[in-house]
Amino acid sequence: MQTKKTDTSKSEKAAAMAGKTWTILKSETTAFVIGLLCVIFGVYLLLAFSSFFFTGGNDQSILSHPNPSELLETGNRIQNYAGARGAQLAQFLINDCFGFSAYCIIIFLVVAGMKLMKAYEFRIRYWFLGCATVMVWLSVTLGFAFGGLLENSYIYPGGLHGYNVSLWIRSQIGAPGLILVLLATAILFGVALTRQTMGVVRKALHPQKGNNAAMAEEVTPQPEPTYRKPVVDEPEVTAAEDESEKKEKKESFWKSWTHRKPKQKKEEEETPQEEPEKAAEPVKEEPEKVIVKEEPAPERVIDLPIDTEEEDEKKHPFEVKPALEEDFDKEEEEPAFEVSNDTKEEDQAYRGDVSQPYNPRLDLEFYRFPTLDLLNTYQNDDPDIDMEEQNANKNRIIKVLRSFGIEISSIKASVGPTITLYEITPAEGVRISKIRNLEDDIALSLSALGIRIIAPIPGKGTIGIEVPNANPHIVPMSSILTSKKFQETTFDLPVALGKTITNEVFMVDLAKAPHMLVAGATGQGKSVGLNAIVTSLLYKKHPSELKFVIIDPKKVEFAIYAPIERHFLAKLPDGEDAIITDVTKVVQTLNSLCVEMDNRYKLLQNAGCRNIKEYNAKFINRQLNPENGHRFLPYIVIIIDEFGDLIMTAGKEVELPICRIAQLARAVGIHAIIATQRPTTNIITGTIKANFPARVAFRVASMMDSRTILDRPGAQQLIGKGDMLYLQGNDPVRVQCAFVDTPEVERIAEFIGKQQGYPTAFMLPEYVDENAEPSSAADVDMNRLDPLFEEAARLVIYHQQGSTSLIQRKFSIGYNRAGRIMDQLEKAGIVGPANGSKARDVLCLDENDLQMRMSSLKD
Ligand SMILES: Nc1ncnc2c1ncn2[C@@H]1O[C@H](COP(=O)(O)OP(=O)(O)OP(=O)(O)O)[C@@H](O)[C@H]1O
Repeated sequence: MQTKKTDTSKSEKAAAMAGKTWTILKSETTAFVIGLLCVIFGVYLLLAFSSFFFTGGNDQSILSHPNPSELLETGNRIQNYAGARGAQLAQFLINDCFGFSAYCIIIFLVVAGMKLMKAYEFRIRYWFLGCATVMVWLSVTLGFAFGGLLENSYIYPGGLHGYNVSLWIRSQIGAPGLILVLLATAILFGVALTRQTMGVVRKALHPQKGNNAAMAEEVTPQPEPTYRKPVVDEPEVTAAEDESEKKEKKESFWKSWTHRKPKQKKEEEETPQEEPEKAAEPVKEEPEKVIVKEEPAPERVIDLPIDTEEEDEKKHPFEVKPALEEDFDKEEEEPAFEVSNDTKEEDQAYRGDVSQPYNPRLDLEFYRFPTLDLLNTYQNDDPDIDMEEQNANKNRIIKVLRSFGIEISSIKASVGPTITLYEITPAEGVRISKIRNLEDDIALSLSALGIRIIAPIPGKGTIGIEVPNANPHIVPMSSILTSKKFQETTFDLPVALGKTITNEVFMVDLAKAPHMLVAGATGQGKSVGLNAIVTSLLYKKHPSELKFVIIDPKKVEFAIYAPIERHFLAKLPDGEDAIITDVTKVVQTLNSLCVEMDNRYKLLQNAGCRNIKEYNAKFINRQLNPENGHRFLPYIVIIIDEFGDLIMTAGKEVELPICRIAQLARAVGIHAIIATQRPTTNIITGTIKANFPARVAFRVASMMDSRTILDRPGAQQLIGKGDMLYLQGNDPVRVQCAFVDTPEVERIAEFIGKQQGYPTAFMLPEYVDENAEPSSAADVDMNRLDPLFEEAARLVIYHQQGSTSLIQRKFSIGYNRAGRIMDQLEKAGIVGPANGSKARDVLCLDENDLQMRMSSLKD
């Protein structure tokens, strides 16, 4: 009896405790805290997932042979931004479970968290069902779509779940059956989401019926989301409708919008509306982020057999390869520049002859692009692979690695023009970090010049060893320019640099780069590289679309481009040579380019355009009035060779305008390429580096130089003769620069130079140096009279007014030049000395008087 009593009191106590706990759990504070944790966890997962796409390759190798104690260590080499746990979660949820659709988990966590925190009202059941359905469906779809296509990637777009489920369904009902199942489930889900889906399906099956059905549905007063809000004074209300009916109708309408109230629960279940739709949206977009490389690179890849080891390389069913262009097309951040959208009134109103768009090429309409036969062709363009050499290298690599206790499971060689990349998959249990630590020893043991170890190859769990070929082959410029990739490029400023290690043509869009830094010790291929850049642009651009400003302190390298002055070169109004070799002229030219940049910005602002492309498109469509100063803007590419010499002699005077241009000029189509032999930090300063995101490194003398140019070692190990590393973004790409010889460039320049050109080179605006000493009539050089001198003299005599601004206006020249002409007029005795703010006196009376003075000047 006593025991029974004790038992009862115990169970009562337990019940009371449970009730208390339940109350606490149900309390608002607890819900808020749990909600907050859900949101925070969601954000953490987002970080882990997103980082996984960049760091997963590296982390996978560590996670696939887990050593729990190592993971707990601080130096665990995990690169995921969310740490080791984040990497594990991402690896598990993305690869081992649902692929990209694992993002649905994040969406649901955030939604649930928001709901618990009472920040937003969500119908959590629908979100759960919606997210779960989309996640499973998308995972299977991606598993099916990418299962066979992508191999050897570390990302499984549909996850193992998607892949296995799709495989199983396929085995049961075949691929067409699986497609039908996926289609049917998508439609069913759509119908559950909104009844409008039915209309869409009907319309797809029978367009006419679909319309009718939709119309019929519209007249039926149902609480559909598409139902239009009834207007109070709607005339259709018939007399037969009594007040209660009206009320019911209004209520049913509002129920469809305010479906969160409990009394509308039933209706909600019938018509799950826009919220689950929102849930589906982000995940539906996922596959678009995956870029499947349709045309594999023309790799010359050999799988080299390993005698002693069994190939146990796991064949990954998926591969997510970023297309090459994608890497280099990345939009750089726009410089801070504000352009208001308020197009000037006169421009808005302006509509030229719209039927006939402006053709910038019309001035030189018979211009012929350089032909490919101007370039040299070489016999051994695509040479055979020397299997003996390949096998010898393979055996050496295996032997060296084995001597360090590293076993490998497979080795693959990609034979490039000058380098072969051996891609090694380490045997199970070998950590990549171990190989990385032994990098120097391995390089020493392989002891060939130019060995570079990439551990791991970015995006893969493998290690790369680059070994120079015994018989390197040059990459002729002709082979690049004739390639389909170059011929069909849509880049604005296509720069063909050469071929990658996998024999793929390597191209960059300079318009997006947007400025390039080239470095390399003397004789390593810098000048050839610059010529390759110029040549590829010359083969693609019309003289009206592109101008070069060439700065060549060495005075010899670029003289070969002199013949194209009236087609492609830009210079200062009073500049004699278009190829600038004099340091003072360099400073003036760079400042003048800054003026051009400012002028262009003003034009863009007046036109309400954000960049040169939009602006030129508007101009071509005759939406911009040339009378308001608008003109077609060619791209300007500034090439500066021996930048180091310039900085040494002119210092800040050169650095400041360069930095200004680099910071701002991208949007207005001005791009700079600077080259130096000495990539030291006093030449390539922090500001320069920050503003030149694209870097080209030929072989440099030391590791320090490599660090200065690429922020990492590597360029000191290149083999020279055009072997280079191109960096834009994260990882450098090894490229064999295309070879274009001086006679080839000469032939191209001559071909262009012989054709009809513009009357002069492209005139850059005049730059007025505010700090320069005003010239006095005493030091005016009368032996170098301005070409406009005589005409200006006639003008002032005709107007009897010695005004600089008059000359400036009438001849559309800068103040500086007009001032110089006025000084010459004064020295010739045609006008009197400066007269304060008033115009000068004109001392010459008429034309005859002028003729006499002119003939005495010429004597
Ligand atoms: N892409 C290439 N392919 C094959 N050989 C090349 C390549 N680039 C350069 N070379 C070889 O290297 C030599 C030197 O190249 P280049 O004149 O471009 O060097 P550089 O770096 O400009 O030297 P410097 O700074 O002294 O002018 C060339 O004459 C050529 O023989």
